[in-house]
Amino acid sequence: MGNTNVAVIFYSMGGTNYQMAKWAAEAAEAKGAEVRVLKVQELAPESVIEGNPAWKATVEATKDVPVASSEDIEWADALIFSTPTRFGNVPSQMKQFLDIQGGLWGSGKTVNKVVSAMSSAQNPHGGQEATILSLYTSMMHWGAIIVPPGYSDASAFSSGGNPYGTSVTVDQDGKMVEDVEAAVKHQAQRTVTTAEWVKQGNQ
Ligand SMILES: Cc1cc2nc3c(=O)[nH]c(=O)nc-3n(C[C@H](O)[C@H](O)[C@H](O)COP(=O)(O)O)c2cc1C
Repeated sequence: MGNTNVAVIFYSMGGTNYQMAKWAAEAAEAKGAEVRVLKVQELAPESVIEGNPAWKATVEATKDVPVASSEDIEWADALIFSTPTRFGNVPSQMKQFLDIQGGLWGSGKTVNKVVSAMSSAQNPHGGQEATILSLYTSMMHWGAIIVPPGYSDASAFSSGGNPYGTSVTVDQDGKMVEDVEAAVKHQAQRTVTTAEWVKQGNQ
């Protein structure tokens, strides 16, 4: 059995979810996984991004990160998503990425992907769970195997305690309020472990 392949797929306007994706990647690699960190395609008009310094800085910081494709999903045994909350839902950029996978879904290649999701929002109760649940709804249609962190590790309690998927509050300056690094890393490693179980059981 080869390494477990993990695609960490994020959208980020202010850098939070990019950082969470990098923590997840680091933890998955430490578990021996082969990891790809991938962004979803930006859809916002350039003029809008230009007018927002934080957004512009994130675009610049992630310019060398490859854009996720169907091939990445096909390659991956596990998918870890990190996405901001937009009006209590996934951003259109992330939704569009899911919505262009009809062909892959139609050929049965989304079945049995082991998936887990993380989120962020500006308010402690700003819709993080709803965002993660929205993404998980699509994953049910994919026939994916959803791996929530639950309270499977003490890190959940010190990071805000979201059992759906690690989530963080982001203040007015774009800084993370809770320390979620350990929770992100635990979630990523739990996802890798589950993907290993599925892969081994499938041999
Ligand atoms: C259009 C828009 C809608 C948003 N909706 C919410 C919301 O419903 N609840 C909330 O707490 N924060 C909301 N936010 C704040 C973002 O969730 C927050 O900036 C994001 O999680 C930071 O992640 P990032 O740094 O990876 O972009 C919204 C931001 C934008 C731009």
